[in-house]
Amino acid sequence: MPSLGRLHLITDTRPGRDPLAVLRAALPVARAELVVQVRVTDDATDREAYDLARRVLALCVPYGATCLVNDRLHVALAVGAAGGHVGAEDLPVAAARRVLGPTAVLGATAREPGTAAGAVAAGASYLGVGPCHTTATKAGLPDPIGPAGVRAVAGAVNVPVIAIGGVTAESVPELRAAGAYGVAVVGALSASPDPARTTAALVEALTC
Ligand SMILES: Cc1ncc(COP(=O)(O)OP(=O)(O)O)c(N)n1
Ligand SMILES: Cc1nc(C(=O)O)sc1CCOP(=O)(O)O
Ligand SMILES: [Mg+2]
Repeated sequence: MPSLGRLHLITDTRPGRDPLAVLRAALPVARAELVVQVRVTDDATDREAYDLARRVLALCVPYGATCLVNDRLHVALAVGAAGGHVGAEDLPVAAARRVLGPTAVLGATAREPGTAAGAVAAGASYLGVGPCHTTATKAGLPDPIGPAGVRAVAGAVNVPVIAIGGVTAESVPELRAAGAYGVAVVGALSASPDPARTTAALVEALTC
């Protein structure tokens, strides 16, 4: 399995956002360092998720970027994505691993060390850990765990930890110092007036 990219761009499909435009700006900058997670709103149809995932994958391939699909693993399989991401309300990690097969990339959400170790034992190949900071992008999240929470999880597992939740280029150094391998962002890129420049700042913070 190739090494996992450090910058995870999660698609923002809320009204008024243009996830493919953001992706087109980010790809030439981050190239194979980019992991794109296709995440649609809960009310989106499978057909809409499938159509977006196909378009994202087609954009990723020339750059060697990785395409994952959030929640809807049948969509990941249908388009030939590299894998998927599951959380507490999705398929259990072991079931997700059975669906995707042994070589797929499988991310799991974990907010504390016990859950994290369990997810890895069940077959997760990376962990999404957060929310690191407050975020307006997703409602109903628990309180932020901060860099200290990331450090606790990273110290308990031997797979890449991807920090998520209110992440900006400015917050990357403290998250990396806490043991994060990479970061996942929605708003930092989807709300950026210059997503190519913001991607460059994120990549630089992640690779220096
Ligand atoms: C990298 C990464 N980390 C965490 C999540 C959150 O997944 P989940 O808890 O299943 O919530 P939804 O994204 O499905 O609303 C993620 N998607 N990616
Ligand atoms: C989808 C999601 N999951 C989170 C978690 O902590 O599980 S935080 C989050 C939203 C991240 O968006 P932004 O980069 O705009 O803060
Ligand atoms: Mg989910």
